[in-house]
Amino acid sequence: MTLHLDDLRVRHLGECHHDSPLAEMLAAKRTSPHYVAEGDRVLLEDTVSMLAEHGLPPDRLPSFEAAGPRRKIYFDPVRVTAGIVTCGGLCPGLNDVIRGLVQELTTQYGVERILGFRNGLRGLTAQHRDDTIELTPDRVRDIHNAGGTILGSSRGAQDADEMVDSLLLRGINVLFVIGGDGGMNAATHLAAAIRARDLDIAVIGVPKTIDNDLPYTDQSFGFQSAFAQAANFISSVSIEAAASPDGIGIVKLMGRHSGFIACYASLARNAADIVLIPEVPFALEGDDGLLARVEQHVRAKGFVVIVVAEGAGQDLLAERGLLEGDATDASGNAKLGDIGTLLRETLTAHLTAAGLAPTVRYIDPSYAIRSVTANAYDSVYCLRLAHAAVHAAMAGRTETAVVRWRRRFVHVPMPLIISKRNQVDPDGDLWMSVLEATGRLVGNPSARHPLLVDG
Ligand SMILES: Nc1ncnc2c1ncn2[C@@H]1O[C@H](COP(=O)(O)OP(=O)(O)OP(=O)(O)O)[C@@H](O)[C@H]1O
Ligand SMILES: O=P(O)(O)OC[C@H]1O[C@](O)(CO)[C@@H](O)[C@@H]1O
Ligand SMILES: [Mg+2]
Repeated sequence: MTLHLDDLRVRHLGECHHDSPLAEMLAAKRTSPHYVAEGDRVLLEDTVSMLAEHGLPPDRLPSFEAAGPRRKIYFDPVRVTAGIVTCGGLCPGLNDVIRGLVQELTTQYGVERILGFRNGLRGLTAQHRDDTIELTPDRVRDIHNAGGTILGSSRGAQDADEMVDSLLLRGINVLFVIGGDGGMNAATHLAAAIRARDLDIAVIGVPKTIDNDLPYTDQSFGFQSAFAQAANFISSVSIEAAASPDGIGIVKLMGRHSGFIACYASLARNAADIVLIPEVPFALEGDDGLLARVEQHVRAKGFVVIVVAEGAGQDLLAERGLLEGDATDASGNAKLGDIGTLLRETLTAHLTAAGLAPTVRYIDPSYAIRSVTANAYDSVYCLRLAHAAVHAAMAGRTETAVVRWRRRFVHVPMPLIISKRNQVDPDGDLWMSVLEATGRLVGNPSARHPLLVDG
């Protein structure tokens, strides 16, 4: 889909008439290599060939509105009540974002009332809307020292109009939704319901997901902390595998439809021999199948380390009747089959039949990679996203997500954030790095499972 400038424009609640408390500081600011001034824009694409293809003058090229403080703002801060909600699966840095929002709203803008809705969007239903947490700088001072979210989170559908009623009843003018694709979807519906009732409530999204499966953002916060933790399990399994005769180490990592965690964690340790992700199908049987390749590896090297994303090989599970049909969770996300166990069982059987005596070590760290605190990099990132989110809300932006795009902080219309899934491109440079690191670059790139072609 080709995007045009108009597709990238974000919604405003109206004209900004109030002086920002930050106006004086902003007065002399101009665009530089380190700052994008108010009114300037950040290009969607970044190669000469992609830009040339449009054949447009620079100001007509597809570009995002720069995030950051404005001299004039829409809301009178003393009249603002802000709401914060965290939804979906946990992600390192959720508490950092909550803390950053509260600190920025109070210290920079003087907002006096901030409510945290509990347990995700469930907290915005009629039944739970009164059970909020008053968020103050004191209350959030130390929350970044713990993983998870002090607000709680949940999956499951809610009615958009009922949530709008909750915002009205609790006097919310700006709502910050910290969520993944589902949360951004819900926020988009919520913002549409607000618009349909012509209400003056801003909805700002802060995209989060350890899977890194949201588009139009360089990487989502928490992803780096999650894959760093995942890399530790790869180290453990490779130490175990190397110390055992015919050792097989398997680590299954989260990543429903996108294999970013598996790729980055593997590259972080550079110890994996085989990386399996949802985006690159593979076969078990046959000369080029996984079983034969693992056997070759074990015979040549003595052990093998396999990193598998949980969403990989779901077709193989389906063929074997090991999937629960169309089963989904409360939010409508597909329930996955257990590829790790299938690998452990089929590899053990195959290698034993081939006369080897495999020692199989299988680790499924599961939630252990996403319940950790944010690392220092993610903490900085979360704080800066929180700052951008507060500036966007106070300037009356709505149905808008704040993201980092090509290292700049920008505003992305929410419908765009949910328009597609970010996935590892089998033709992209990340997957090429994985193939290089696992020594499997040579071969037929159109093979069904190029990672298993000998290097
Ligand atoms: N298409 C949708 N329309 C409206 N609401 C949705 C939609 N998809 C999900 N939601 C709601 O958004 C909330 C979060 O969704 P979900 O559980 O899928 O997690 P998420 O935000 O995608 O996070 P993650 O993928 O990182 O776990 C849930 O309450 C869910 O009901
Ligand atoms: O939290 P739940 O419902 O067990 O879902 C786990 C899923 O959530 C994620 O952590 C984020 O979507 C996925 O990686 C994982 O498949
Ligand atoms: Mg999701």
